[in-house]
Amino acid sequence: ISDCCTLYLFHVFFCITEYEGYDDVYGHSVEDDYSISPSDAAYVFDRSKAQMSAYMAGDEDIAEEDEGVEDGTECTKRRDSDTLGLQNRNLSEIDEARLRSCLDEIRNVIGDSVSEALLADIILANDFDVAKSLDAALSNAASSKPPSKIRKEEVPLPQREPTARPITAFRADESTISATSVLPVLEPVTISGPPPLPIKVVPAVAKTVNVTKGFEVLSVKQDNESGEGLRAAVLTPRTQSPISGRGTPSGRDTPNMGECGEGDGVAREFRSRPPRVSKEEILAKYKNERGEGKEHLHMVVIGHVDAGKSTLMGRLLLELGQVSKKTMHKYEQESKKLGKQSFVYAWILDETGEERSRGITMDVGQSKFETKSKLVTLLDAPGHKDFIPNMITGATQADVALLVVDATRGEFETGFESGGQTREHALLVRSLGVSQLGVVVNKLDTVGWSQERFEEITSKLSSFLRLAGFKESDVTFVPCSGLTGENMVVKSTAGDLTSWYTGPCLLEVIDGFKTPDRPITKPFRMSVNDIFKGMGAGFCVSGRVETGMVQPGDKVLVSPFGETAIIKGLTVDDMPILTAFAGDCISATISGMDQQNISVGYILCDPQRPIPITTRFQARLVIFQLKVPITKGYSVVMHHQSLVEQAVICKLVAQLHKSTGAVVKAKPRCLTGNSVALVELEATRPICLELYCDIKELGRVMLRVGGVTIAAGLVTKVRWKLF
Ligand SMILES: Nc1nc2c(ncn2[C@@H]2O[C@H](COP(=O)(O)OP(=O)(O)OP(=O)(O)O)[C@@H](O)[C@H]2O)c(=O)[nH]1
Repeated sequence: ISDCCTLYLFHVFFCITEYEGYDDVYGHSVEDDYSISPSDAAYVFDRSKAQMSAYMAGDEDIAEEDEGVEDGTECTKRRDSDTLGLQNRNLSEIDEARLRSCLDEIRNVIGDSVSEALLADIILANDFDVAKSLDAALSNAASSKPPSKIRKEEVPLPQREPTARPITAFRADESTISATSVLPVLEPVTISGPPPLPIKVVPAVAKTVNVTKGFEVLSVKQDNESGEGLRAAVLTPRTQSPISGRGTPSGRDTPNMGECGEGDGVAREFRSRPPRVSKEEILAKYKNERGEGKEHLHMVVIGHVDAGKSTLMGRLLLELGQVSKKTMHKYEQESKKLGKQSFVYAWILDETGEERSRGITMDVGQSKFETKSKLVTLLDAPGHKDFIPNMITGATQADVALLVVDATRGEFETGFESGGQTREHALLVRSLGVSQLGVVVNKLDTVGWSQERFEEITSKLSSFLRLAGFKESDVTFVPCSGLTGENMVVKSTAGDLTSWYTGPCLLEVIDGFKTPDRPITKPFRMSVNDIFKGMGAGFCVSGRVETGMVQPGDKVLVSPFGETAIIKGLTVDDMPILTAFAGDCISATISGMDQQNISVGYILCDPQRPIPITTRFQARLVIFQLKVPITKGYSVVMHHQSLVEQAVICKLVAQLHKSTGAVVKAKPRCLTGNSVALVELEATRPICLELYCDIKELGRVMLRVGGVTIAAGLVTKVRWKLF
């Protein structure tokens, strides 16, 4: 079955927790079937070059498992005829094939919210007409009770048990803060059963996995009581194994999983050192420096190529007075000369010559504007599938997202169907932790501001987004036209729209987003998005402060390289700041280390409480559509924040029940699409990761193969790698 279960899985997974020749055509700049770009091609796995040693070396406990495999058919993706009731339908072979094909198409859109047999009835009643059947199926799905609600009522929360092992004081002293309130301190816990997701009470027959919320630590010999042995080990790398990051060969010295825990005391003591600045001081500082101002929000704008994202945002900036008349006049003249007048507003954000001449966004465009209560940093992501890695970089910095869809007949459908970026972008931002979404039904001018079209689109998207893990209350639909500026900054007065729409305009939707909690009292972590030469001494790195705070003069550990550096200065939008807090996207001037030793994807962290470094970790994956089932040795491109690293799935720990999280099969031979599983991954080079339960922002990974996202995962165990 195609994506069918994918959406449902997402729902479950997140419950708790172009080119020339188109100048005159509005809404088109790209041929959708454009082949893979060189950048994506670089990510495509080449088996001949893969680091198979990760699981061939024989020093890991990766013995083949026969258990439960009868004839190998478990890996064959085949729809069970019984669920379709084919025996009773008397279909010819051709009709049966048509039925299956229609089913796949429809599943691509609605997921598995409607049963196979009912879908088959609908398709046959509509004489294999996919569009009609889809509408009928969507009505059916919409009228049925949303799975989230069903689960909410039926599924008790995971049972927390008393701590079986001591947990790091690091967890005990963490807390998060919103602009207005301080959240309660998290209690250290060890839980039985898969941790962060909706966990139903496990049936008597089901096995459970014990997952410890806390860091797993390698065996390590402590030099002295203060844990200097470990610190020395972490801080003085390069002696044994090169580090993840560009230009360094791979190295392996990962000890066996079984050795975890021996050095726990050392690591705990080490990680749990009291912060230099107390929690109270941090909170007071935050209140003092940020208390008065507007809340700051980072908003990424996503959607299928040519949905009108840059035009919409360019127009918004213009209407808000962020672009001078002189600049706009210049853009009008220049775009006209190039025959690209329809892209004039997009030029406000698409600043490079190549983006403007091709009429597509390639890198994330950035700008700022204010609403009544918020200061918004706008991140305009590229829509073309070739630039998904850039889109991911933009999305990792975002608190909320605007999903833009093209209402033009046929265009919405192209973006929404399998292979379109509407779906992939929505799934990606959700798996990166974005939970609030504004959906802009754009270009409604092309369909005469049709209410019917608006409702058709919102109904299809609502079902999809709900199943993708967005709560209905966190999604707002707004009809707009970026080109005409209708219903953007002020409520529309156009009769065609006001006759049926009384909701908020786009600016009100943005103003209504809630500012997420800022984990400012957790240990400092900042992921590096860019490195560049600054004005004075040293060099600059830019990125988002994920947790904690940092100030000029602070020493930071550059991980996984392991060198310490000094923060000389901090800026936000070229303006110097005294302190950077979690949630800020900053540039930091750094001295005390060689620029060559830092790469995009590295993490700057608190040297007293460093981020775990590892090559091997365990993750709980939601697996999307797959062409080839995952087996041991399956090679993937892993995205973690801005890091892109080759990795191998080296152990299939268990296949989990999609809803309950209970183990349905331990050590499966393979994993098919649309499933949930616990796996171990081995990165080619050491990387920095956090457990999802400790620091969500750094505990998520995304796996891609051949330019397609195949899975999203939460880190459940990390093996510290020592150097
Ligand atoms: N009729 C109409 N055309 C629009 C509207 N918004 C954008 N367009 C046209 O759609 C085309 C693509 O617009 P862009 O803003 O470049 O689209 P995009 O989503 O930013 O494209 P990428 O970033 O490359 O994915 C341009 O020709 C715009 O003029 C609209 O509201 N109505």
